[in-house]
Amino acid sequence: MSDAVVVRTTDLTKVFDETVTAVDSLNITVRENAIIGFLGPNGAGKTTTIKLLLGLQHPTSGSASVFGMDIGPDSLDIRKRVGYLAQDPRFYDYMSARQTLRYVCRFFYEGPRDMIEERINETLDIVSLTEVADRPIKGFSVGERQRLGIAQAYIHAPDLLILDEPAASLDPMGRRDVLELLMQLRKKTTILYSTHILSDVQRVSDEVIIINKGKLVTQSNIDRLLADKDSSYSLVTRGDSDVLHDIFSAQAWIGRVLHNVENGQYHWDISVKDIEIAEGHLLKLALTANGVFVVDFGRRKHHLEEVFMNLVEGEKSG
Ligand SMILES: Nc1ncnc2c1ncn2[C@@H]1O[C@H](COP(=O)(O)OP(=O)(O)OP(=O)(O)O)[C@@H](O)[C@H]1O
Repeated sequence: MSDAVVVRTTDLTKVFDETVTAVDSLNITVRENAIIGFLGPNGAGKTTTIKLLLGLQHPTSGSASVFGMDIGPDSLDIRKRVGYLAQDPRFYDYMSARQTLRYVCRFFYEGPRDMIEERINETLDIVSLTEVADRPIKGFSVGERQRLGIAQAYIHAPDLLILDEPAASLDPMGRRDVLELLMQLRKKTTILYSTHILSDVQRVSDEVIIINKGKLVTQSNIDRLLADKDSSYSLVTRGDSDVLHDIFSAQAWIGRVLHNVENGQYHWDISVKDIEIAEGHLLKLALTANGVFVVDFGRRKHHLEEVFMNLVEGEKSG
C-alpha cells in the first residue's frame, strides 16, 4: 500500500426524501494499492456511499474526491479510471461473455483499438472464463456470471475497482475463486469491496471500513483491529476445577474470568490485562492447582466477525 490517496470523503452525507439519512457525515480514506473490505449491516449505507463515489447519486452535503477529482463535476473522468461491479449485475443474456466485454469496451476502453481483442482475451483468462467465452450468458452459473461481472469492471484496466458484494450468493468454491481473483487483481489496482462475509475479509483485505446507520464506526488495519482485542486465553480443564475461579480472580493482571462446564470439562475464557505476565504465569497457575488437570490451553484467536458484532452492537447501545 502506498501513501497516495485514491478516495477521500469529507463529511459526505446523503439524505433520501428528507427523512432517510443513508450516509451521515462520513469521513473515509482509501490509499493506493490497498484492498479494503467495506462492511456494515443491511441498510448501513454501503451501496449509497459507492454510488456517491461513482457520481450515480449526488450528496446532500459534504464532498468526496477520487484520484483528487471531485465526485460532482468530475464524475465522468472518475468513471474512466474506476471499474464498478454493481450488487446485482445485469447482462444481455443472449450475448456471449466475449461479446459483452466487447460491448463494454466501446464505452470505457481507451487504449488502442487493435489491442481490444488482446485485452479481452487477457481478461477472460484472468477470470477463468476462456473456455466458456463464446457461449451465451444465459447458460452461465452464478459464479461464472459474477466473474464476468468482475471482468467487465476490470476490462479497461482501472486504477480503482469498486465491487458491491462480489461474493454474495456464491457457494464456497465460487467464493474462493472470487477471493483468489481479488488477490491477483490487487497487484495491479486498488480494490474497495463491500461484503457481509467477514471471514473472507479477514483473509484477503489489509483494511476494513465499518459503517453503521450511515456513520463511520471504524477504519482500521485488520491486524491492528484484531490485535487490540487479542488478550484473552482459553483453557480447558477437568477435575476439581472450581478452585481455579478464586485463584484467577485473585490475580491483579487477570480481568474477566468466565467458564462453563460441558461433559465434566471446564471451558475457561480468561481475559488478561498484561499479556507478558499471562504468558509466563497463567498456565502455571492451572497446572499447579490441586486436583486440576489441564486438557487444553491457548491464546484465543479473535475473528473479525466477533469484533464487528461488538463494534456494531456497541453503537446500538451507545
Ligand atoms: N433511492 C432510495 N430512496 C430512499 N431510500 C433509500 C434509497 N436508497 C437507499 N435508501 C435507504 O438508505 C439506507 C442505506 O441503504 P444502502 O443500500 O446504501 O445500504 P447497504 O449498506 O448497501 O445495505 P445492504 O447491505 O442491505 O445492501 C437504507 O435505509 C435504504 O432503505
